[in-house]
Amino acid sequence: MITIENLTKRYGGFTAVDDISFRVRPGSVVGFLGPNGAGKSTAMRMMTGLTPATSGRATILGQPYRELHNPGRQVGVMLDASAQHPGRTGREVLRVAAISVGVSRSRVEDVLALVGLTDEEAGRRVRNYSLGMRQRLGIAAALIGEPQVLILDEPANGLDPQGIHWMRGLLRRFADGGGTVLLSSHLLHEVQIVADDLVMIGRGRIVAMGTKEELLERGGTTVRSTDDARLAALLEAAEVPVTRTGSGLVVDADPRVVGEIAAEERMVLLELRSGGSEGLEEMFLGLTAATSREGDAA
Ligand SMILES: Nc1ncnc2c1ncn2[C@@H]1O[C@H](COP(=O)(O)OP(=O)(O)OP(=O)(O)O)[C@@H](O)[C@H]1O
Repeated sequence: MITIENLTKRYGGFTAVDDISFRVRPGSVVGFLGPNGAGKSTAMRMMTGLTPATSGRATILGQPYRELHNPGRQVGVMLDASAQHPGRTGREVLRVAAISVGVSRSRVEDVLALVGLTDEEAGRRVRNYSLGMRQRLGIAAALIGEPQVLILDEPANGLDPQGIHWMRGLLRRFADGGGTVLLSSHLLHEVQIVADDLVMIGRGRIVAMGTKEELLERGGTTVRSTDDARLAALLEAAEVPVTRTGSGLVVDADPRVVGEIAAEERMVLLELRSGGSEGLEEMFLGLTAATSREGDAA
């Protein structure tokens, strides 16, 4: 549904996006992750024809975005939620969007309901919207043409925890209905729950990608016991690398190995699982630390 092949963007001597390739399958949600300045927005702008690629290509539903027959009805895009006209009401913004993509006015009320903006909120001017309301409006505008594909840049930005929960549900249902979703974030936990696959970038390059399960496995084993200090010592004595986290240990070994070492010493485990958010978070930070542009300034 979305195919990115060797996509590259250079600004003068600076390479913002460096030879990235990946696919987003129909019925799946792909999280496009990277620290600030990694090149996510630039890549999404190239995918949606807003910035020409220096080399490589991006196709959606088999075509470059600009060659799609009716892009508004095929691809829903939200790149900058604050780009909406501040003097218009939310409802007006969506009516203009409905006309431009060629859907009936009744669709405006449908998408308002879908994103949970009330009648009163829809009648307010966008300049008086909170960041979370702007995100909901941006998602409504992306959905208005009943597209098969969604490309959303940092859609969770500014949403409160309930808003993030709501958005996950919306994107999951969209993908479960056969839709294709690519969403970016600089926060792993925002996308980890909803994404099927993850593509991690740093300094314009892909540093890791795969299904969430594959990446979770690479994130090691998370274990908690009634005596983590003793367990850590036992694992280290067995030459198994251990990292202490706030809520237990992340171990660079198979869960079975960890379980067997604990069993030999009759230790009580409270938790034993492959990867886990701590492992993936550490991997994400580790993979991107070396490539974080922000790190340059520090
Ligand atoms: N028009 C441009 N001219 C020169 N450099 C640019 C231009 N647009 C983006 N860049 C640079 O390309 C790099 C990638 O920026 P981009 O906005 O794609 O990152 P991002 O991953 O979306 O980051 P963030 O999470 O901060 O939005 C940055 O260093 C940015 O300064």
